[in-house]
Amino acid sequence: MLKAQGIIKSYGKLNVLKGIDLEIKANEIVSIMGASGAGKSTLLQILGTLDLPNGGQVWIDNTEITSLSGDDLAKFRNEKIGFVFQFHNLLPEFTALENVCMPALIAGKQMSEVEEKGKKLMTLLNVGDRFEHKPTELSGGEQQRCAIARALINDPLIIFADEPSGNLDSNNAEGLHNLFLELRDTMNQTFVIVTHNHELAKMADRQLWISDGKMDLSDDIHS
Ligand SMILES: Nc1ncnc2c1ncn2[C@@H]1O[C@H](COP(=O)(O)OP(=O)(O)OP(=O)(O)O)[C@@H](O)[C@H]1O
Repeated sequence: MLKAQGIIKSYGKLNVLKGIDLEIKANEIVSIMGASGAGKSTLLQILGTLDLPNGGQVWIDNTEITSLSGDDLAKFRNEKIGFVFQFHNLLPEFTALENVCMPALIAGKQMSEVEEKGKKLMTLLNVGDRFEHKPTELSGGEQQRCAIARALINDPLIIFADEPSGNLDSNNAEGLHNLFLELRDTMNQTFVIVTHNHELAKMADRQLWISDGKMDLSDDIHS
């Protein structure tokens, strides 16, 4: 599903990623952990086509994404990748349902074509009674579940989540973590999740650690 080879990223003299190799299989939940500043978000942004590495290559579903640009890149990102961030980034002037459907509207669909799917996803994610509410009228957990529905609307190949439960209380965080498992099992979704939350990391199928700009493969020291 995803393969990265020799990813290098520097900001000026700061060498953040020094040659990262990794593979993610379809239908897998992988967590990425590491100390603050280790380069987790930087790696996620590169894997998710939001940033370019200084060296190395990334393939998603056999497309070499680091060679895409312009409209091809925008189309690939919109149709094949879902994102969930710590802060949901819902657009305040639109309703929850419009926000959920936004990636499909950007892809050129009409609201009438995607409305039903948006409602179905929101119902599945337990925000089925919040279609017409604006983001500020939703709780933090509801906002995050809408953001996940939005990430799912285009049936992406893979979802990248950066500290998705970082802004939630422990009950909502646990609910969100169970939701990832449910979406893997019922919708065959694939997730790459950057987190400091050990509970969330532990429920992943695989935990990866970044240390000193490289993948730390010594699993046993982290258990
Ligand atoms: N645009 C940028 N310009 C300069 N330095 C940057 C930039 N983005 C990130 N960095 C630096 O790169 C390093 C890695 O940042 P990154 O956000 O990837 O870390 P992280 O592991 O996600 O950290 P945290 O757990 O604190 O969120 C940090 O030292 C950060 O200050």
